[in-house]
Formats: sequence, structure tokens, C-alpha cells
Amino acid sequence: MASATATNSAPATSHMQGLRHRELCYDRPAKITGPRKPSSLFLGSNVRPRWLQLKIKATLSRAEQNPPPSSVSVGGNSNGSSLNGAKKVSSENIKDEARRLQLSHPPTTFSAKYVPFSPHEPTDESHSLDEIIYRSKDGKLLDVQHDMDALKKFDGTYWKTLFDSRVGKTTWPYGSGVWSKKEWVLPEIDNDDIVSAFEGNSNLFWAERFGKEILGMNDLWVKHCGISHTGSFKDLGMTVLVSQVNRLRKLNKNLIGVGCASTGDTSAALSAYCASAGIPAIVFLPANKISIAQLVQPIANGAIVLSLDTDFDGCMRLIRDVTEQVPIYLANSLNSLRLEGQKTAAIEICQQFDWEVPDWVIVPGGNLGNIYAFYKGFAMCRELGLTDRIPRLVCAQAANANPLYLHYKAGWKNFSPVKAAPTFASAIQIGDPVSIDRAVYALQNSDGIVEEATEEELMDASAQADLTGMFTCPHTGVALSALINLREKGVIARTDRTVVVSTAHGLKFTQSKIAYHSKEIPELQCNFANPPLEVNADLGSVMDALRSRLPSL
Ligand SMILES: Cc1ncc(COP(=O)(O)O)c(C=O)c1O
Ligand SMILES: N[C@@H](CCOP(=O)(O)O)C(=O)O
Repeated sequence: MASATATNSAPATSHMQGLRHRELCYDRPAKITGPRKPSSLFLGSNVRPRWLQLKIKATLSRAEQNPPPSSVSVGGNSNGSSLNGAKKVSSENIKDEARRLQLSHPPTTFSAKYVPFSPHEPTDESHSLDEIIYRSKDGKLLDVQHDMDALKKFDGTYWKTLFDSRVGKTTWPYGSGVWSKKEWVLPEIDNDDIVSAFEGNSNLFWAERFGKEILGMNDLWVKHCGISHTGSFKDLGMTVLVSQVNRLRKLNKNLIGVGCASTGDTSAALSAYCASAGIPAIVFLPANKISIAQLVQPIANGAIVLSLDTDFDGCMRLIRDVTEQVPIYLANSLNSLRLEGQKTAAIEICQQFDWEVPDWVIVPGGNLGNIYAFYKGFAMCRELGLTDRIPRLVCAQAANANPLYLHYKAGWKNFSPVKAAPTFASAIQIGDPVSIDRAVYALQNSDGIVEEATEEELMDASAQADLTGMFTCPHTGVALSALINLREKGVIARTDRTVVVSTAHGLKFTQSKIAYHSKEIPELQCNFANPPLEVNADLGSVMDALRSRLPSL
């Protein structure tokens, strides 16, 4: 598979309804007036908290002075001059507007802290999210633990209505698919400190032809997390991490920059969000092991880019050493803040299915933070009453970088890292995943499965998906290949609602697609290659070429 590396790395609504939704859009959640009465927002004024009564009164009177055009939909557009009658102060930008509206609210009642990731041995250890810490006192991974009792004072209907009310708006910061779930992510951060590109809210694509023609399925979906600001799901976590760094710097914590090791996507996201906030970014990349499109992203965003003669695992060791010695904040998913953003993709999937839970969710795995993030998002939805179950999770790895698969096959006994070999799924060429414990927990608690895909399988699966109108990255190919295997084995039934998570945009990996369609990969059949026909520029040759491909001609 020598060529894999070389190739990839070459260089509606009534006026009143509108007002109610507007309240939901801006607020920190309503102050609790009694247990499990979240729907007070929709009841008579006598059961609303006083601050909310005053706010609604003020909004109503503004609305009476400025009735909205009948075409304005729920919530409107916060950039517009008339939003359900709530006229924006002329010189305000969306952050100013959020600040003004936030001032009329009581402080948030929600909180979160770091605890050791130790589900089987609970401890009393905890740390403020304002501490700069990545491991527990005895070296365990950390987890962000939310005050679930406070969140549970609101029922599932409340949360569903709140989250639904925020979709598709430009209200700061809730226009983001991540920050629309702010109370479950980083409840205490000031809206002013948030660094967001309105990430998330990604397309959940009904893979009709791929499902029907290749798998005989009619309920297959692809969650396109890669159709995003920097072209991968990493934006979901990075907005959270960089926002917290922004806060820490404002709190005068000594942080000169933020750093990561990367197979290309984490570095792209870190660089973009840091550039947006004016924070230095430092990225360690394995030389010649990431795609050109990925490499150019941190360069263009002004990051300090170190191309290192090692693999991702080597870069990871180095960035951990460096961040221990100098005040550079670690941005890899070892840092549990990242997973708080990434888990919103799971919440979003439930939301997009009108709060129904799919049967299966298939996620490609490398450093293994994302599979846990998905588990956590689904588990929070269940615990807080938005859904009644969690889906079965499948983690899909490239056979060339399959430490989790081997661990699963060994009955979860004695995990050993591997030396990851080159794979077209270059962003998951990882042999020593930092989140192994988190991943095992997620899979064990979701009746999960681990699958692997050979280079041929993953490239063919990606090409087949493209032939049905997608443009998938090789990592998505790994997940699609796992789906094909599980269908063939009869584990996933034809009627099972299944979601494949597409983690990056295919346009980041065009070199491998070009090689595949040119049939330039010696070890691979490239069964679905569609090379261009080289044809003389005369009518006869053109007609011959068309007849060769269109038998009906
Ligand atoms: C495109 C892509 N897909 C999948 C993954 C795997 O995610 P995780 O490292 O959280 O397992 C990564 C990064 O590792 C990635 O960049
Ligand atoms: N694929 C990742 C690898 C690092 O993963 P992380 O989630 O721990 O940052 C990348 O793009 O760098």
C-alpha cells in the first residue's frame, strides 16, 4: 500500500407564536419556578417568572409598534430591521444585540466541570473548566460533567422546543448548531467569548439510491458533518475549545497559543477558529501524510505549521510534551472540551428525525474521541427525556490502522497500540488512539460493533457512494464499507434506520479520487473507476465515444 500515502499526500406562523419563539431564541433558559414546569413559557402569564413577564411585555409593545410583515417566519432573522416586530437598535451587530438581551436575564442555573473519566470507579475529584488540565491526578482521561439535576428540572419537551426554536436563525450564538445546545455544552461561558462560524446544522442526507440499489435499504441516511466551515466535523469541537481559550485569555490565564497534532482536519479547524479570534495556532503535522487541501488550510489561516518527520502518533507525543512545558493549550480530543461540541451532532441527528432515534449510527474512528462524543450526545438526549433509547453504534476503522478493531476482536482484553500503516483514509492513520477508554465505554454501552475495511473496500465503497450523487472522503468510505459488511452478514436489516457519519468533505481528498479513477493504484482493482475518455475533437470520434458508453445510442 505504499502508493496510498504517496497519492493522498501529493503535494409559519401567527404573530404570537413568533414572539414566543423569539423569547426562546435569545434566552438563557427560563428560571425554574418549580420542578418540571418548563412549559411555563407557553402558559398564562401568572405562571411565568417575573423577568420573563416583563420581557414579553416589552417585546409585545415593541411588536405592536412594529408589526412584522406577514411573511416573517418564526424567529425571523436577527440581522433584519424587523424581527417579529422586535426592532434592532440601528448600530448593533448580532453580538451587541445578544449582550443587550442577555442583560435582562438572570444568571444561568446550569454548570459543568471536569471529572476523571472513570465510569466504573467514581471519585470526588473535579476541576473547574477554567483550569488548564487534560488528565486527572492519577493520569486518567477527563470528562465534562454537567449538573444533570439542574438540567432535569426542565423536561424533554422543554429542551426539544428550545432547540427546535433556534434552528436556522442568525441569532448570536444560537445560529450555530453547537451553540443552539449551549446549556448542554458550555453553559457558563459568556456569549461574548464565543468564537463561532455558525457550524453544525449539517445536512442529514437520505441516501436513496445508495441504500436501495446497493444495500436494499430504504431508510439509509448520511450525516454530512464534513459540509462545514473547514470541511470536517472538527469544527463542532473546535468552536467550543477555542471559545474557552478566548475566555481563559480574557481571565488573564497565561496562554500564548493553542496547539495540536493532526492528520489534517484538527489543524485546519484549529487554525481557522484561532485566526477568527486572533489567537496564535501551532500545528504539528506528519510530513507527507496529509492531503494538499488539508495542508494549505492552516498555512492560509496563518498558523505556525511544523511539518515533522514522523507519523501522527509521533506528533501527538511531541505536542503533549510541548504543552506540558510551555503555556500552549492542547487542542486535540484528549482535551474533553472538544467532545462537548462534537456530541451535538448526535443531538442534531435525533432532532432531524423529529426526536426519533435511528437504529444504527456508523462512525469512522481514529483517535477515537468522536465515537464517545456520539455516545454522549445520544445518552444525554435519553437521560434528559428527549428520546427513549440510544442507537447501536458501529466504529469503523481502516484495516491498516485498526487497534480498536483488534481490541474488540480480542474481547476487549489487553489493549495494544499498533504501528499504523499508510491508508487512503489518511486522517485515521492512528495506531495509539488517546481516547481508547472512552471508545470502549461507548461501544460497550451501546451494544456496539467494531468493523474494519481494507483499502480496496473503502475506496470502492466511497466510489460507489459518489456514483449515487455524493462526494465522499475515504473515511466515509470506511464507514460505508462497514455498513456493506454488516448488511451482508445480516446484522443490519434492510428496514433498519441507519445513519452513516460522513466526517470530512470529499474535496479535501481529490488526489486519492483522481488516482482511483485513473486506475493508477497498482494494488487495487478500482472496480468503480470512471476515467475520462480522451477523444479526438471531431464529430465521428465523439459519436463513437458516446456509443461506447450509451448502448441505447
Ligand atoms: C475525516 C476524519 N474522519 C474520522 C476521524 C476520526 O475521528 P476520531 O479521531 O475522533 O476517532 C478523523 C480524525 O481522527 C478525521 O479527520
Ligand atoms: N483526524 C484527526 C486526528 C487527531 O484527532 P483529534 O480529534 O484528537 O484532534 C486530525 O484531523 O488531526
